[in-house]
Amino acid sequence: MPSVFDAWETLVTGDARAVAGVRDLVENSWRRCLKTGVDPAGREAPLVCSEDRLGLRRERAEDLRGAAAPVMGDARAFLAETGTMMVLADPDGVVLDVEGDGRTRDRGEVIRLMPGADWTETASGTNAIGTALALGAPVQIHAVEHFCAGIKQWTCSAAVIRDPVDRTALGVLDISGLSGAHNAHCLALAVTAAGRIEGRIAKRDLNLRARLIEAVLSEERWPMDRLVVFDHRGRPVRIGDRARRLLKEMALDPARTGTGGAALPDWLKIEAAEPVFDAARRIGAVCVVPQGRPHLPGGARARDLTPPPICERPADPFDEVIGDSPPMIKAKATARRLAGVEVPVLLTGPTGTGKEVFARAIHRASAMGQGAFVAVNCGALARDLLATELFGYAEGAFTGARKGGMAGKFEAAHDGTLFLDEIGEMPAELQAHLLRVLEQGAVVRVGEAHERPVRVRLIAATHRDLPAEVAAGRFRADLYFRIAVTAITLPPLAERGPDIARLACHFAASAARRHGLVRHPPADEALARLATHDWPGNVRELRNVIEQATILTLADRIEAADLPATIGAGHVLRPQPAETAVSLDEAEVQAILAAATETGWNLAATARRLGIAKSTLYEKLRRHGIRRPGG
Ligand SMILES: Nc1ncnc2c1ncn2[C@@H]1O[C@H](COP(=O)(O)OP(=O)(O)OP(=O)(O)O)[C@@H](O)[C@H]1O
Repeated sequence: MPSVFDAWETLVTGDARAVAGVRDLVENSWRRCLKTGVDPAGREAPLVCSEDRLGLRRERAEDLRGAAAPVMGDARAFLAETGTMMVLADPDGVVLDVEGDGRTRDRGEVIRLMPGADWTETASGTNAIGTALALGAPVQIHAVEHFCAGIKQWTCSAAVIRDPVDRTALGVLDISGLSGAHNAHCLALAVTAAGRIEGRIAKRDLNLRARLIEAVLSEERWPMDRLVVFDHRGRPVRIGDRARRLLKEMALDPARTGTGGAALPDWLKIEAAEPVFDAARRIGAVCVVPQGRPHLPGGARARDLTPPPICERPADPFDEVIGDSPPMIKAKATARRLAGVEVPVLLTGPTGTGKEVFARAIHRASAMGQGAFVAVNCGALARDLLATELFGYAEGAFTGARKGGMAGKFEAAHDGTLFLDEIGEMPAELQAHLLRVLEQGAVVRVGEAHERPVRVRLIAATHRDLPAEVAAGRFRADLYFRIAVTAITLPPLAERGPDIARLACHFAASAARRHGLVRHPPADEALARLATHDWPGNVRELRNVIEQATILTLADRIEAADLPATIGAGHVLRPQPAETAVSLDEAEVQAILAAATETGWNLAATARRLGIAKSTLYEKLRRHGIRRPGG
């Protein structure tokens, strides 16, 4: 009976006869290798990733690596004892990480069983990683069963790691060793380890999904019933009732949204959806199903639909920006003027002061208002990802690049507005790239040479002091002058006096509406306490406090006792007996007078004690006509 080696020789020397004594799965794999022209004399896998590219791949496989790391760590003792190594590869068969016996890993490097190498069948012939991916099943490949001559001393076992929900391949876990070291348990261990990794991914996904839904529910500008929420892998996880009905009427299958089906309208594809962040991490995305288009025009395909507006348009886009304290009146007036001229706008101000709210209002009030509003958080993505996100990439720009390449956000915002949040965090090389795009009005995708014209209105935002960043050499002066043609500075919430109560009433009403609760406006005493808080997290913090209190309160309105103890702590007004309850303005006057008396009318100390800026205190003194006794 011929040996497996004889059979391999028969096949690779061009004898088409059936080979005897070889497992079917191996023979089939060899035939695939011959067909795709794999070199049977090959001695090693090709290295397909430079350090940079490997970094990018690892980032893209962050979830997989995070889930695999502890499992691979647990196997360390077994691997050392048995003289084997464990290999984690991505779904393209490229090795991301290795763990295990040092000497085996050194020997592995000789055949390039190491990070950055491509172990698909088409690159490296029959092998456990590539063949498991090709078959979609766990596989052990013994010594001479490998297709390439240089690998025939190894025995490898691998299992595919799958997405817990849709079972697509997320990667491969492999255990390899020189044939003498490898034993029958390795395949069982590979299957168990892959299962444990899947379990960890499932747990993490559930957690992320809960955070995603929480983040989406707390965002009030989205019409929940027409919303499709995608998770971080682009799968729809929540579809509003009306969205479901509208999609059905458009003959679109809700279950296929976000997965990039060619027949989907562009606005329903994951690339066009608006990202949702949690602590700077993109945890999902949403898109709004347009209404008023119950049927596709006769014969038209779904993709012919035009993009929907992100939400209903109020008559005046600035009506959505709540606040008429003097600094807000000024900021809104400037924004309104700038909306009518096509110049870049820079929005500055501490976090949570409403920079994005202003950016959206400027966009809607502008000539580009019918176009897309595309927001990118420059601080939330690593350098390489930010480059491809903004400028797009060409087909083949890197291994794993999508077929046909991908348009970046600049192209997505064509004839609309691109909102670059946290622009101060943009790395220096990208600043140069951005400047070129702005100057030439054209974008060049990463890995491509030709320009694609884009007409985009740029609005940038930062909480940093950009002139200081320029002086420190961290931000390019030429880019600064280009984007800061006109700037609007949003003041901290604590300096907006009466806006605090207005915003609180607005957030309380909208939270009650969204949660289906009946609530009256917050009690005066609660508003007074809110007015004396510092609000380091600004409007966002206020919104969260009100949202929480609206849900938690047992009464039909938010009372002071429903607020967290930290709100207004230290500056709390003395509680008023019910019969002498005061209005918000009176309470403010009382608080100012009390603090001023306690500090002997030292206004800096009074402002500190009240937790407001000195300029706000002056404004309040003027507004209430308060003067120092005898002054
Ligand atoms: N004037 C306002 N009227 C109504 N809602 C507001 C206003 N300002 C802020 N908000 C709400 O507060 C939250 C934070 O606002 P936004 O994201 O625009 O702040 P930001 O300054 O862009 O924050 P960051 O710098 O952290 O990105 C949002 O939910 C927004 O809807």
